[in-house]
Amino acid sequence: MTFDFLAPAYVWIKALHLISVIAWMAGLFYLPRLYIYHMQVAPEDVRSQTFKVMERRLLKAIMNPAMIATWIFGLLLILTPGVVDWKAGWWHLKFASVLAMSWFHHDLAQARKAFERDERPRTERGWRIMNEVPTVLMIIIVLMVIAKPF
Ligand code: HEM
Repeated sequence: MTFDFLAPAYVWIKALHLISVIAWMAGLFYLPRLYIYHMQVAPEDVRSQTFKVMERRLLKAIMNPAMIATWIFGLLLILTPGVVDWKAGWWHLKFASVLAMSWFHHDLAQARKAFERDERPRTERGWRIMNEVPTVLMIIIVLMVIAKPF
């Protein structure tokens, strides 16, 4: 099956890919930060309810649709003839980092359900460490797709 029809749309698909990436990353940076603040209030505190609403809306209204859109436009780019050189090492490291980013999203979604049940998944220090994960992955991904060092 040929996907030649995607070639004229390449720049538009790439633009939509990056718009979705930005929205997804905004949530991936902010949700662990909300969890750090949420850890600092007791379950019976009224502020805990406010955090639950903020976390649910951020995940469901922004992060889930943005992740799905990033994947759809990213996969369309893969299918566009001549875009991905499968022999290049950078592509494999980008793809591994994207899988890790998706795992991180899944982990945050599981934690949101736990916070909703008034549980406290991880320690505050654990969330501070987790908070750095998307930054490191984002730096790796951008260096790979832009500099293509190997
Ligand atoms: C979710 C799965 C993803 C897939 C399948 C995917 C796939 C792709 C593909 C095939 C390209 C075109 C590469 C080229 O034109 O040389 C691309 C471009 C790009 N991707 Fe992704 N990507 C994904 C997620 C991400 C994420 C999470 C980020 C950033 C954190 C990202 C950042 C970029 C950037 C900056 C470009 C533009 C590179 C250029 O200017 O050529 N992508 N992506």
